[in-house]
Amino acid sequence: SKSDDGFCSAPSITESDEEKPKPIYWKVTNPTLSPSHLQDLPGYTRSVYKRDHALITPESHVYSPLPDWTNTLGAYLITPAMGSHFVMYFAKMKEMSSSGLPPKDMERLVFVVEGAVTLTNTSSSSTKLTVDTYAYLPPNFYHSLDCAESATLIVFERRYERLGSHTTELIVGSTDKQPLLETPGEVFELRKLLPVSLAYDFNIHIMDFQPGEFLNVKEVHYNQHGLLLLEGQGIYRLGDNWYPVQAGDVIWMAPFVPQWYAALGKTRSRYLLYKDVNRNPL
Ligand SMILES: NC(=O)N[C@H](N)C(=O)O
Ligand SMILES: [Mn+2]
Repeated sequence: SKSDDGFCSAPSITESDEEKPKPIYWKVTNPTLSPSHLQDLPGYTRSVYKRDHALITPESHVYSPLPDWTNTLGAYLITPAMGSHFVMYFAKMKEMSSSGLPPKDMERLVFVVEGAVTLTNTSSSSTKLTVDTYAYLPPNFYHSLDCAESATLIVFERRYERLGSHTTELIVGSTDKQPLLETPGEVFELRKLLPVSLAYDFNIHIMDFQPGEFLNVKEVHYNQHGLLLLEGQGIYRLGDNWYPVQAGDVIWMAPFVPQWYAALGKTRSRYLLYKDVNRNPL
């Protein structure tokens, strides 16, 4: 209900804001603490960079034209300079934009956070990728992502690590069509975007927590992570640091960094998580 005293009341959300449901993942590109909300605070950022983890928050995302792409700005979030064996970046595609190919022997996964792109490759006809849809492109696999209006993608690329004669193939899917997997001892809901077969040297987990739910295991493992918080808010523990996080935040987790999450607020938390798998760490 509208506050009728008109003064001393916190700025309430107007009826129209409440009526119009926002598209899924809307907060990633419209975070509560967006750059515009922080610009009056000189020198302040929520971002942190340490040896075994980093919190990269929206006011720190620095965009520049992506080499080899057309009409696309990229913000590299995680790169081998941090210690990762992968790159994670936002690709902001504008009208009449198109992707460039990754370097030789590099595999790529793109996930649509906003807008739509069309994926074409040599063989199959073109496929439209909308929000919550993704594509895995094997190494040295010709393809083009074309955008007529605008789109925001989160992109992972890394050198494909061969294992015997296994090969990977083009995969196109959407989160809501992936089955929920068993999570013994944990309460979060888990989907994986790639097959778990040995050919694939990483996976992308989509993890959902209801408010108040948290990771049971305070994990420490050899795998590394690149995380994008798609929805919600909570507290991320990384090593001995506890960070309030919200949709739009990105986290780098080096191997063995103690990690833990608790979801807070009124809406579910959903995060997208890169995790290397199926390969000997030696
Ligand atoms: N920090 C995480 O959410 N880690 C995942 N549960 C994982 O490593 O599978
Ligand atoms: Mn983990």
